Amino acid sequence: MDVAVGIVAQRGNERAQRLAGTLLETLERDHGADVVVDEATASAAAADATDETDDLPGVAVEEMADRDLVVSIGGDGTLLFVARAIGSTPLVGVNLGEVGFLNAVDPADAEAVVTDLVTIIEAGDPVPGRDLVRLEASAAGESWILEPALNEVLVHGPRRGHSGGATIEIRVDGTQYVETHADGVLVATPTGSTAYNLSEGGPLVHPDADALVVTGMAPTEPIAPLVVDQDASLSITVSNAPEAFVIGDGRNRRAVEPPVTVAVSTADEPGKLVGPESNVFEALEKLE
Ligand SMILES: NC(=O)c1ccc[n+]([C@@H]2O[C@H](COP(=O)([O-])OP(=O)(O)OC[C@H]3O[C@@H](n4cnc5c(N)ncnc54)[C@H](O)[C@@H]3O)[C@@H](O)[C@H]2O)c1
Ligand SMILES: Nc1ncnc2c1ncn2[C@@H]1O[C@H](COP(=O)(O)OP(=O)(O)OP(=O)(O)O)[C@@H](O)[C@H]1O
Repeated sequence: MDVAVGIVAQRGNERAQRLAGTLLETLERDHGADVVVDEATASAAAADATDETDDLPGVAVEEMADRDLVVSIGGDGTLLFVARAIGSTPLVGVNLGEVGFLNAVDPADAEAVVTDLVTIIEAGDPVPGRDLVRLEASAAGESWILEPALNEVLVHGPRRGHSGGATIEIRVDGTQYVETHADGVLVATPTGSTAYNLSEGGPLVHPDADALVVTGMAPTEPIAPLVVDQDASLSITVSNAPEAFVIGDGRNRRAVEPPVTVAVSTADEPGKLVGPESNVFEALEKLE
């Protein structure tokens, strides 16, 4: 079978775009793979006629959801952006970013890793990888459901900082944990525990732990970060503020009108990261 691959390179990053072109050429030549790149990369290549990535077939990232494999080349932000668009499609991240927690593959190894994955898919063998739990959120009385998030869902008042908070009540399976004034609260997955959660004083959650963590953001009375089961039903009520926001992975944002109760739970479909696994402890050293 012809393996269908999508490649997304970080917008504006020439090195990522060049690597996308090289990968496309190798996969087409050596595997007869059917390869497309994202529209921004295709336009950048077309604009630079002397570039080896001239005339790449470009599609919207959302259209890569039916591919056998999608490769993200960039930093964590680029991988989160791709993951949002493709749902549970197998995704591998090549790290050209500053931190690169989610991107386990060094650019020097990208060709070898991606061709190995394509060979495995061609053979119909199980692709090595991990399911990553994702979070979704909805607000009582509203019809939207926040697109699943790999890192965290944040619920906060009008803005961060002085006089920007709200009264926040957190309930777990219907039982009140705490009610206090705070900038907001975040619910993080193990994947997201190294991101915003960590800077708000939340704990690291090992990737193998089936847990979620609930961390207060600048509460007036300290809230102990709470570890809950991934099946827990979490509800966060925001009141005493003119407006509030529900935000997934820093990008998907919904405005809500307090008083409002936001339910956060795990999504049915996990994200699927394939290829080698990042060493979280090594990656943490980059943050210091
Ligand atoms: N104060 C903070 O620590 C802070 C602030 C904003 C966003 N973030 C994180 O960035 C993510 C993306 O938001 P954005 O697109 O607005 O910002 P962004 O893409 O600019 O990312 C912000 C930083 O968070 C890092 N990051 C992202 N996911 C990570 C993870 N799982 N583990 C460790 N570091 C990670 C990125 O490498 C980057 O350095 C959010 O999900 C949030 O967790 C963190
Ligand atoms: N190919 C692309 N097409 C469209 N938008 C893109 C593309 N690549 C990145 N983006 C946008 O840029 C954002 C991520 O870029 P960002 O500058 O945060 O870089 P990053 O991947 O986190 O790397 P770094 O670690 O260098 O910051 C995504 O959320 C998305 O909005």
